[in-house]
Amino acid sequence: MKAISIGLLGLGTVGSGVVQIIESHQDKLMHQVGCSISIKKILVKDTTKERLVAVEKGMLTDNPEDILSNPEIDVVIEVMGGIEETRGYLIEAIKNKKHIVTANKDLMALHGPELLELATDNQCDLFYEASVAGGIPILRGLVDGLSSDRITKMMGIVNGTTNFILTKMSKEGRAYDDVLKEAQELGFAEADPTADVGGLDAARKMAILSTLGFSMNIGLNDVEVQGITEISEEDLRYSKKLGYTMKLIGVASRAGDRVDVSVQPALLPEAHPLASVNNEYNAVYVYGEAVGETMFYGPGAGSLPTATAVVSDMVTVIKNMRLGVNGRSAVAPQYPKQLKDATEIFAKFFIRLHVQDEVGVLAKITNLFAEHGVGFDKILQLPLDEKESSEIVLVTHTATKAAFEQIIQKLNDYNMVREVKSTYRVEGEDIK
Ligand SMILES: NC(=O)C1=CN([C@@H]2O[C@H](COP(=O)(O)OP(=O)(O)OC[C@H]3O[C@@H](n4cnc5c(N)ncnc54)[C@H](OP(=O)(O)O)[C@@H]3O)[C@@H](O)[C@H]2O)C=CC1
Ligand SMILES: N[C@@H](CC=O)C(=O)O
Ligand code: NA
Repeated sequence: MKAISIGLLGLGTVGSGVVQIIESHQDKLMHQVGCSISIKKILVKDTTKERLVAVEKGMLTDNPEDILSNPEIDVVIEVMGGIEETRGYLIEAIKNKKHIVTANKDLMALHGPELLELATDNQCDLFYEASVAGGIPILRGLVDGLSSDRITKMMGIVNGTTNFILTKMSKEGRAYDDVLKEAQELGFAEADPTADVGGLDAARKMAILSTLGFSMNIGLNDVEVQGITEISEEDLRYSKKLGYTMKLIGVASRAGDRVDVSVQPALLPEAHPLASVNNEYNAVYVYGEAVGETMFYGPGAGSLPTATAVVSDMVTVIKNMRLGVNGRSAVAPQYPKQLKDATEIFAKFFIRLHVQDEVGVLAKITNLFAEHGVGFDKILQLPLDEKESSEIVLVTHTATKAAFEQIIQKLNDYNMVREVKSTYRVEGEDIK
């Protein structure tokens, strides 16, 4: 087969890793695909900027047309980020019969179905393994490895930045801002880290995962999202005291034909396999009816790990070129989307509240929970420095989200409750 030419959109953290891997693994890559692979052009914003890897000056361009409409280029690797402009570039590239590999979850969570359909119509491949959990081959795991099973639950630590922050805060007592800065310096965080810490980056990944895992078109708006910015030192201290670890968790579960997908900080029992996933590492726990429990673990962010997934997708594209089967592997979702309502979503809940320290407070609170059919697994009451106040921390037994929301609303209305300080889901104590 003729030598394959690549056009690279972006030469930042991930793009530099892609250049490094294509150069340093050339022998292995040639052996796999049976031809040589070379990067022809690289699109960047600023062609004069100093780069993390050495590239010939003439290779850099700030004109996208040097790649998108360049007849020499076979495969476009998109590692520049962004949504609307990037969508336009990929549409043009596909119309020009170029295969696409992207690491862009922002784009795939919003416009994935449209781009995949266009690629199929043009006999082009579009692969996006790096978009979820960086170097972990989780999309391949779902689409190929578990294709014969029916997935009922996925639970993932899918954002490296927030996992890095929570690990350093809870294990080393470091301050949030300080650790976020380090995550930015290490290249884990997005250019604007708001999407990382606000949970949106994880929500995009969960939308992609659940679309593939449940074979249903799950969009970003179907994912309930809460980030890590409101987590206090007290919450971290209490979760430890009660035997839990706080993680930003994506949860996707299916009961019958109905699903729910959410991202939130949640408490996991210390013995749960996801509780020991630390720093920028990611892991996705997948439960399939036939296979049972599986877990995919590895680096979720960073230059070389993410680039590994990108270059592996490129290898698949070139193998498909050799076999003449490009554009035939994307499978459209099989089922119509059906989302659960709050009466169908079950979890245990952690609640921390400040109350007036007076006779009968605890009894009134326990009665309220009992009225909604919700029992307690754990309960602590401690005096506060503040006059005549105490703090109550409790973990419920499994309850519906609807019952939990009604209880919180009523607690907020009680005079004796000064403030509901925080609430979290407790995950991973029952499987499936
Ligand atoms: N970093 C990570 O660990 C991971 C990142 N991703 C995803 O990979 C993608 C790239 O991330 P990352 O490498 O960290 O990003 P960086 O910000 O490090 O790099 C982006 C690159 O794209 C170029 N670029 C950006 N916008 C434009 C534009 N409008 N026109 C031309 N060039 C442009 C930049 O040029 P210049 O250098 O001149 O500024 C830069 O080289 C994103 O979609 C991200 O979400 C996915 C998994 C992990
Ligand atoms: N900012 C992301 C990068 C990978 O997707 C993260 O922190 O996980
Ligand atoms: Na991946």
